[in-house]
Amino acid sequence: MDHRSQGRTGSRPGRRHRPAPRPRARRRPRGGQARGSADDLPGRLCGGACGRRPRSRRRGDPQGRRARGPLGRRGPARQQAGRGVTGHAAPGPGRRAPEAGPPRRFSAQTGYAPAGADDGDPELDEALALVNEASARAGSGPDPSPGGRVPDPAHQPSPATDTGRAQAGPTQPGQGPHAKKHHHPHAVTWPEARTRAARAGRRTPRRETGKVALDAALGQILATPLTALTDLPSFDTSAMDGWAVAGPGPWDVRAEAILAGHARPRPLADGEAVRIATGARVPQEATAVLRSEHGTTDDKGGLHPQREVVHGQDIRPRGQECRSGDQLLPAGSLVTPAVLGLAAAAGYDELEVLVRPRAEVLILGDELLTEGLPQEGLIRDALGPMLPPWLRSLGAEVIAARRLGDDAKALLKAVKESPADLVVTTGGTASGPVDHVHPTLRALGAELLVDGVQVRPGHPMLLARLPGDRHLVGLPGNPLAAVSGLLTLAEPLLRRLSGHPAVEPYHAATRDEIHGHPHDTRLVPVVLRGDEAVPLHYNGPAMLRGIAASDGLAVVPPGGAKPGQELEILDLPWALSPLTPEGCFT
Ligand SMILES: Nc1nc2c(c(=O)[nH]1)N[C@H]1C(S)=C(S)[C@@H](COP(=O)(O)OP(=O)(O)OC[C@H]3O[C@@H](n4cnc5c(N)ncnc54)[C@H](O)[C@@H]3O)O[C@H]1N2
Ligand code: MOO
Repeated sequence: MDHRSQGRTGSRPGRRHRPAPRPRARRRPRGGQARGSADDLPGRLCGGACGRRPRSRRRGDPQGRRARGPLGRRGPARQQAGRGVTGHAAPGPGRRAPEAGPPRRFSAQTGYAPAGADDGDPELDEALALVNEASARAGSGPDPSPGGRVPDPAHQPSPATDTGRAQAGPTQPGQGPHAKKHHHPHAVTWPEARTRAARAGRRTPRRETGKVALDAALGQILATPLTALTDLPSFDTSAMDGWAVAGPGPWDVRAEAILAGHARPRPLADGEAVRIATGARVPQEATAVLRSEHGTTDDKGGLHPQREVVHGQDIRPRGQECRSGDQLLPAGSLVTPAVLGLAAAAGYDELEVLVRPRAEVLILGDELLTEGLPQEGLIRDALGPMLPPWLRSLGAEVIAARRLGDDAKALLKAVKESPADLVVTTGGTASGPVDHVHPTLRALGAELLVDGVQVRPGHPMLLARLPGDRHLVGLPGNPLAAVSGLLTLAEPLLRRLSGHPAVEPYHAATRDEIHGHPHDTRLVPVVLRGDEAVPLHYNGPAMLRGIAASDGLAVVPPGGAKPGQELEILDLPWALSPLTPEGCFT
């Protein structure tokens, strides 16, 4: 019997099967941003550059999800039994957190649900406590404030930008007594900034492609379809350990055995059987494989079936999975560990991938130390360690990260001569005496595509097109403002440049009220708890404490958000996949 013909007429899962849509959890996809349906984007796996859609998997499994997130790594909970999020001592109005500088104003617009409203996950509670109040160390008692709310450092009015905001309460864009002009007259809205960044990436000429060895291809994007170089399986294969049999039993068993890796065995004669291992070549004329547990042998070498033998059973016919030349995956697919396995099985030693966009990071600021404790007005550089792996997780190859101080000439030379597709600067975006980014761009004749964004933190961020089809993203120096710039401008740009599919936005309801900026979008670190987003404090522009404990950033529209309001969530690239020293595999 020819099992090939059986294989050919059977189903071809690689071609016909379309995965069932995943259940959606609190998400309102906006068709405009996704590049295709879930079905035709096999690369959607990761929260980073690849644009996976992870949250639907979380429904019903919040524990599993958190176990892999930052909260899950926090070790044994110190939470006392029965204490909820707000069970931790939290400063009430006028009370002062120990390292918080001047006394903070109590914000009634943010904070946490009353004690008891929480369902008491100790790990989450511990992490929330760590990033939501600092008064436990100050020895304050239980929170006497209404609703157990704690002050939010981000809501302290900054002299330059936020005067009066804390008292103003949620305000509609452009309304209310505290409405004021922007410092950046050209600032665009947050969605517009993202659109412009994506468009800039789209307009850049198509990326080069290159062949890379399989073990170097992880996280890259296939430049050409993955086409089978062989039939799979490439020969009729036994699916079980047992006997290959020809015709109806009982059978005479041959003396030899056929193991996986053996050369082509002799054909079977009708009434003959031969011992065979899983993965071994099935001899010609075999009609079935009888599992070892379904047959008995007598002392004359006869084999007797213990149950009915169905024609073709436990034989994987050649070409069952694919025929040589079948398209296994389209161009544009993300190379995941599973894709590496499939490519190897299908005969590949190397893959044709899109060359990653090259990024160079230029860290500005004379005040930065690279080691030791902050001292005498100098501070540690928080962005040098943070940006290169983050950019890698967004699909870039980081070719260099350099500290330039506040040297305008050095900056001009570095930007002019950088071979990178994307230059990322940090600091120097505002209008201080040593803020050299704008003058540098002017000197280079760069085109400012985004010059300020109506978003907090990070509003002075910018995006420019440099001569030679290169781009520059200017991140503000404040570390959380830099993250905001990274996700607002660098992420959409790199996604386009690297060929990763656009992220399909998803939404989660905020558990708590979030104070809004009167005119600007706010990006607020949140942890995801089931289908809810729990906003974290320590979300001020200069703080990384909130984001370091978070799963993502909630996009809070101007005016703020009420409890239960659905907010777009920007995933952090590592939210679902463990990190390696090289970063998330995208
Ligand atoms: N007159 C105005 N002043 C400022 C405005 C404004 O609108 N008008 N905006 C403020 C905002 S908001 C931000 S954000 C910053 C942006 O400033 P720059 O991008 O020019 O950044 P720097 O002044 O160089 O630094 C700001 C801040 O961040 C610290 N920093 C810088 N680099 C690092 C680093 N690698 N690691 C850790 N911390 C860093 C730096 O020491 C400053 O404290 O401008 C405001 N001013
Ligand atoms: O407050 Mo500034 O918005 O960019 O950090």
